[in-house]
Amino acid sequence: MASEQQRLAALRRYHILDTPSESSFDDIAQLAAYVCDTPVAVINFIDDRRQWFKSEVGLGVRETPLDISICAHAIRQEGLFVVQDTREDPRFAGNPLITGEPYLRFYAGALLTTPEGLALGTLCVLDYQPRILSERQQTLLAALARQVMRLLELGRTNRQQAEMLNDLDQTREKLAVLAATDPLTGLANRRAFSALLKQHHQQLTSRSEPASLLMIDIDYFKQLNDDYGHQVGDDALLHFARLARNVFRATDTIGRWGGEEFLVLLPNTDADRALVVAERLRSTLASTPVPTPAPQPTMTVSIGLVELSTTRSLSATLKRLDDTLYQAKQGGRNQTRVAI
Ligand SMILES: Nc1nc2c(ncn2[C@@H]2O[C@H](COP(=O)(O)OP(=O)(O)OP(=O)(O)O)[C@@H](O)[C@H]2O)c(=O)[nH]1
Repeated sequence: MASEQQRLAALRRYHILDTPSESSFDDIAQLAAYVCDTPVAVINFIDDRRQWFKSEVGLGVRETPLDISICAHAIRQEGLFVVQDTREDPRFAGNPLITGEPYLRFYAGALLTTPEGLALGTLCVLDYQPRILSERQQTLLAALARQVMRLLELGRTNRQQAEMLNDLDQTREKLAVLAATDPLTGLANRRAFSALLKQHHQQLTSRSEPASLLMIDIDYFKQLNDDYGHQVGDDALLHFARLARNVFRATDTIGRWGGEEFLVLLPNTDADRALVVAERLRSTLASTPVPTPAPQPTMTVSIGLVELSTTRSLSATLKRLDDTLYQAKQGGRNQTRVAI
């Protein structure tokens, strides 16, 4: 025998309590009243302290306390619960719904039973005078109660499907982010950056604003790896990414182009302004040691800078940028060179 806690937990899983009226449930309540020829019909769920009505015909309330609930008795037994005359039944003698308004005299409730056999409530019909239900009416009332449960199951399935679709969307979004992200630094990876750069370059003609591109390469990174180990090398790359994120604006995109080479797209920025930002990054890096266990190495970067132009193809732009970076390396590193 299932416990009351199990029954209430099952009821909660349907998320039906305190939901608004729904015509599909109202139709069943109407049908129950019609089939049984009663003025009152209710789709009723027995909560922990109240009975709550998903749908009601002829009663005018949506819930009542549990201690005056006839349905609370109905769900404690098997099959249809019929009280032909409530005044004759000592269990309901003092019930205010019977002794006072609305003076209920007849009750018949068909159980709303889950597939696991837990009774959540009833589909019940009531009258203001004693009466009996025919076999046929009893059969139909039970059939309508099963339809209420089908609606509940349908609602639950729909909710589960919606949750699954939502999970799927979130997973898809996470995968899209992962596919576009460099796993070590969390920056845009080469593929994502290339796509963005291509798109931005294509839109240059329709934009009146300038845009600049930086190619940043860590100096003597092989030496740093050799001297301090690969792990410190990785820490240095992370350190670079963190500082770069602070220096550039949120509208700028930083991408890891290769091992220790990075590209930054600065929309709405001409070469003069881009140079100021590039130099800020360069000097910040040179004065901020990599936060690893001592000894903490300091690293420098060489930077090439080019302003995007509608008259220069993307590949030509990247070639020019690469050449400019090479000049910065040749010129002694730890410096920014602007393509002319
Ligand atoms: N720790 C670490 N090292 C990397 C990673 N990717 C590339 N590298 C290393 O970066 C180094 C790049 O070396 P080089 O291309 O010779 O450049 P460099 O030593 O920085 O010399 P210059 O650019 O001329 O100043 C190589 O030793 C790579 O193994 C990485 O993800 N983690």
